[in-house]
Amino acid sequence: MLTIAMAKGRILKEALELFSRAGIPVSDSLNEDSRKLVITMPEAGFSLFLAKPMDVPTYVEYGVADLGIVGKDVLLEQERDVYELLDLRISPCRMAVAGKPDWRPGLYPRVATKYPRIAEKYFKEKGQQVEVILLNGSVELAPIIGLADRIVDIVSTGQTLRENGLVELEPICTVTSRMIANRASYRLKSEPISALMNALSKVIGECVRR
Ligand SMILES: Nc1ncnc2c1ncn2[C@@H]1O[C@H](COP(=O)(O)OP(=O)(O)OP(=O)(O)O)[C@@H](O)[C@H]1O
Ligand SMILES: O=P(O)(O)OC[C@H]1O[C@H](OP(=O)(O)OP(=O)(O)O)[C@H](O)[C@@H]1O
Repeated sequence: MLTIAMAKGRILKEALELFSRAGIPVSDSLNEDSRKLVITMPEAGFSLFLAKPMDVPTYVEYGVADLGIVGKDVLLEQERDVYELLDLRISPCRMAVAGKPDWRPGLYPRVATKYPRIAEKYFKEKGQQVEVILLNGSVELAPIIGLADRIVDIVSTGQTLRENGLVELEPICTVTSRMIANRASYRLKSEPISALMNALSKVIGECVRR
């Protein structure tokens, strides 16, 4: 039996749809009101651990989960020692720098973000010195109320930026959800992992990366 650490929230919903399309029988005990965190699916051959997105790579690196499903944004931020097996092409969005439309570069600008590593790396590569301030959500507040000059955050429809009078200034990267694997599990449980990858890649229309 495989164990899969699954990012709760929007990724879970889209991943379950993908499993269904691939003919994998998903449990109906997974309804929206449930507070259950471990969902066993014997017919599918795995158990799901429902985790905070930022924690998924940790469970997989430590081997308590064989596999994980999580956004590329989290993988870039966490830099955990795991294999990235497959782009599931679900929950697409992008990472960008945003701010007020009249933003002008200052001496030592502040950047607010849930993604400090991604932000540090991005500005370092551009040779720009910035102070990165970690926030845990509602990051768009920071430029409005004067905590930061710019933000680094996820943009999907652009609605949150628009409704808060902000604009996208620079794209950083595109983001989709990925299947990741623990390094030892990938060797020791190669058969069930390959079977799952093959079933999913058929419906994603992409070959499994080896
Ligand atoms: N509009 C979006 N906003 C945020 N994340 C998105 C969006 N679209 C797709 N994603 C993907 O979904 C993941 C986050 O899912 P979700 O928003 O459910 O969790 P979260 O709110 O970041 O988690 P937490 O509960 O830790 O605050 C991101 O890591 C990203 O890969
Ligand atoms: O471009 P949009 O479609 O508006 O989506 C982007 C917004 O969605 C996410 O926030 P989330 O809902 O996860 O809440 P958070 O601010 O608490 O992270 C993200 O951090 C942006 O704020």
